[in-house]
Amino acid sequence: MSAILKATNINKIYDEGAVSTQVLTGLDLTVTAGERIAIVGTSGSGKSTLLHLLGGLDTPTSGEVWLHGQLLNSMNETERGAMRNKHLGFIYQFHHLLAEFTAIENVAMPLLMRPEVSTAEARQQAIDILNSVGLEHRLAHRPGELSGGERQRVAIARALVTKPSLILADEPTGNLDYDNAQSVFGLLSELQSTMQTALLMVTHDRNLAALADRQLLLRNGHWENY
Ligand SMILES: Nc1ncnc2c1ncn2[C@@H]1O[C@H](COP(=O)(O)OP(=O)(O)OP(=O)(O)O)[C@@H](O)[C@H]1O
Repeated sequence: MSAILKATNINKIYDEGAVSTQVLTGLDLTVTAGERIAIVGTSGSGKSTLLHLLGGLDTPTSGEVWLHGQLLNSMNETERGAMRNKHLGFIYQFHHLLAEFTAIENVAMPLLMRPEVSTAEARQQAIDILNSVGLEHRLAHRPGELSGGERQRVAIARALVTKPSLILADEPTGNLDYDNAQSVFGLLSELQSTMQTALLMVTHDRNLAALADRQLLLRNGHWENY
């Protein structure tokens, strides 16, 4: 299986004046096409920091992050942004949808950043994916008019609309009750499997983690046996 993402010897140190904190230490990780990986670990173990680095939203203090054979940390912000838009989808615990835009407009947004995609095409693709997450009756609703589970479905649709090869998800069901979390995760799994998208998910929920192909435990910034 080919590697979509490869991180080697990742170290992250936050420097705040006199105090410096090493958050990640010598981490390696390879994600191959279509696989589902769950990262678990106690609060403060570095899970979100790692996801940020892997998604090119921040740079490691040392080490390398390769996405589709290209070294992210040698790129400038514009180049990293283009790589994110082309290859990655992001889902967060709190949906990060834009309050003043409808479901369709929120989902179409990543496509509208691509000059080759017309507004009409972006809108149609947004409608198609919103249909596949069961929100055909909520297309013109704004986030404030949707339930928590529905908002998370919109966020999933937005992450998948560009057909990314990898979804980075930080507690994607963390603010939902048990039933909603199961249903939203079920939907996410079904779509990523149909679309052959890999999934790297941070979760506190070991039951959810058990559904992934591979589980990784982060403790104090390094891997431990799960
Ligand atoms: N920008 C920053 N500047 C300084 N320290 C930071 C910064 N971001 C995170 N940290 C510190 O890095 C450590 C790891 O944080 P991180 O958010 O990655 O943990 P986490 O495992 O995702 O925790 P949680 O499960 O609570 O979300 C924490 O001690 C945090 O205070």
